[in-house]
Amino acid sequence: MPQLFDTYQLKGITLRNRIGVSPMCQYSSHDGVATDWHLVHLGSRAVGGAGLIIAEATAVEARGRISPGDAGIWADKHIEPLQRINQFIKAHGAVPGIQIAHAGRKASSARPWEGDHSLKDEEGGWETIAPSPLAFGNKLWRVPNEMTKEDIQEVQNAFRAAALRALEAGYEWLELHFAHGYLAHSFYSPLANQRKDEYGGSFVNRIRFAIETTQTVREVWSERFPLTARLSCSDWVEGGWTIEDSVELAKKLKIEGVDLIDCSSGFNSPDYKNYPFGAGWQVPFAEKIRHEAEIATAAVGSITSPVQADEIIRNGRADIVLIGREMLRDPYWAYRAAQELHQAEKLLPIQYASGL
Ligand SMILES: CCCCN1C=C(C(N)=O)CCC1
Repeated sequence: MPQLFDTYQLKGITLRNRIGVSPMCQYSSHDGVATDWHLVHLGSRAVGGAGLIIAEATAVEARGRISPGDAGIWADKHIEPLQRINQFIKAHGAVPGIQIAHAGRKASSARPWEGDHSLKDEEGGWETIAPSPLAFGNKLWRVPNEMTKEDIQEVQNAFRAAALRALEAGYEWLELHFAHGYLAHSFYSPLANQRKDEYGGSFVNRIRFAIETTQTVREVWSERFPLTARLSCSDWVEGGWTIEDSVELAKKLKIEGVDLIDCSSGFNSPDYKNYPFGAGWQVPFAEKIRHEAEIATAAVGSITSPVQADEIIRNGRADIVLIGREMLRDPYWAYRAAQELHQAEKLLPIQYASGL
């Protein structure tokens, strides 16, 4: 029976444990370029013992950034700074991953600490694109342009180019951001997709963008490394996307060569009242998809204690756990978890272990 500090092999990659750092936006790039902030932010969590470090949502085109400060991989200039970070992560025993993303109708917004609202053109905002001309709502008031078939093709090509740059940058784990109300989620959920063409209406039509984007990336991403997808497994809204839909989509993504589903939820509408926030609130999604779609899963969402994380792995509810905010509070969460679970000695870097 696996436990939190067992290794985990997926395709040609072996993680030193079942702990990943969830991709978390830092909004700290200029024109998408990584800085020393990203080296220290991600590098410290590799030193802190996590097996997998997934870099934040990284835009496949400038128009697809959530905010002007988002990370980017839409140009070759982005590669070298990322290579430097990934060399450090690998040197300290962790696997570098990246989440490639397009924010769709949630793009062109201010950083959270600047108000999280849509930016006017004169504030540095830009025209956004989405399946249908429907604004997200509330502070995200900007109405996106309805994507043409050419726009769809252009964005899918951008995902392909981003995957090639990620390979060049030394990433060994690629996650497609298909969640949280961003572009792909706004296609597969009926809440934001009112199209009448082959990308809207039926389930098969609404998932088409995600399936085609996966196929496009699969063509260029190395078979040696895991290809994963983060889904919003439920919209938590009547008439929205459901966990049963997610099981069906997961089965189809598996056929297209996705190796693991990262099971999050929500954030495709401003209506959060039904969200059952709480300890491990999304773990049931990882469990259901793992068993019913027979594909590896990551559990994420308010996983804060080592015993809680270990229980998820021991009971086969997910293959790995992704730790988000708790990792922001403590970059050494993995090492402290090892201490609590009496597995610490093997996790310290030699510079520290030799001195203790
Ligand atoms: C726990 C996720 C909360 C919703 N957000 C998702 C983001 C994402 N990049 O997926 C960034 C802003 C917050």
